[in-house]
Amino acid sequence: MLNSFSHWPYKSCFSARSSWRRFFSQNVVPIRPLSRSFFFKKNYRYNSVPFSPPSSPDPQVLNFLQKRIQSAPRFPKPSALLELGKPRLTILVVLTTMSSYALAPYPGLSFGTLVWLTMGTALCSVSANAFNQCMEPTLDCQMARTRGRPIPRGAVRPEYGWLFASTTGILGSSMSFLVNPTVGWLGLANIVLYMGVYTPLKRISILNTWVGSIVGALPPLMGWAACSGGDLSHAGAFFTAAILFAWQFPHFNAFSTMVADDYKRCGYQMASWKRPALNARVALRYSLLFLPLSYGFVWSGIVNPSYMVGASAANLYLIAKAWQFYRNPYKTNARSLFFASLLHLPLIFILTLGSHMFKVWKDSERIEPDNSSSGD
Ligand SMILES: CC(C)=CCC/C(C)=C/CC/C(C)=C/COP(=O)(O)OP(=O)(O)O
Repeated sequence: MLNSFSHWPYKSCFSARSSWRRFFSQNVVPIRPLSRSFFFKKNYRYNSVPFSPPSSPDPQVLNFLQKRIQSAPRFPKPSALLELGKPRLTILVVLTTMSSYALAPYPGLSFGTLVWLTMGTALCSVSANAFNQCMEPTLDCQMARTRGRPIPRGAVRPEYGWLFASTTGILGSSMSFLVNPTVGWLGLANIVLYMGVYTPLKRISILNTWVGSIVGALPPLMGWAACSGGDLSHAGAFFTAAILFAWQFPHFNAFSTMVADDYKRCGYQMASWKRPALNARVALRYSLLFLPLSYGFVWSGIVNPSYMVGASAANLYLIAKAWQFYRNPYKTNARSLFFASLLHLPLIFILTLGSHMFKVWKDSERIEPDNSSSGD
């Protein structure tokens, strides 16, 4: 009895220490803090730590890729080079930029500015996408979805890819600078953000999705800045970019769940396979954000309050799909949220542009009789 009593403080100390050790090793910190092992994957628990170092590519994959690259034609076809720019994504980026240009309530829309803006944005986007593909051929060739891209399928040698990406980047940002310096800097910064931060971050941290969403949100700011002469202080600029930022979470988190196995196999650090519950929660959270963001367009005077009827219907449709996905974050619900997001964005843009044009027309009608009466 005495014996066991004399031991109890020791025992409790020991068990407290071991439970702390267990807690830390299971949840946050590697067993040897601040040692070299801190940076290695084996001491991390994926479920609790969003950071892990990129894994080195499989030698078999490297061999396969090398053979493909060696058999690539000496001079690539222009169509293969264009594919490097992800044309469908680039068209979407240009459309969001042009829509934002049309929404900005500033006088003196100019055809010349619109042409430079469109070409500048398109070339910047082509450049960013080409850099992205030049940086990831070892990963692209491991996924069914990306295996057919020009570099992994052996249609373009990486050196031509780099050359193409740099040339389009220089041309695109120069054209954007011709519109005005704000547009130029935004275009250039977006290329750097996509290739220099987002692309490497995909293999390091689940935070990549937030950075990727900033990349998607900057083109509307370019459109706005082109119309306003570089002024981004109007609340409408914020709401246009915020809509694009928020949209990417239901869209991308759902997509990422659909291809989660591929992402996991290649070592892409995606919330869809590392933290599926968080992934679905974030998709729902940003879908809900559409309600206040849409009202932001009314509040900032871009559209009339009647806009909220159509916008709320579109937003509630997306929210319903995001809620289903949140309750059951499985592939079937992810697919249905993904398609809902594909429908939702054009719907919101068409509604916003339509309501804006209607408002401009109504406002001009209200002003015109005043002008004629003052002329009399
Ligand atoms: C003006 C300008 C520079 C615009 C850039 C627009 C742009 C490139 C947007 C991309 C948005 C994005 C995060 C896509 C996913 O890339 P991903 O690498 O995850 O896609 P992947 O897996 O298909 O390669």
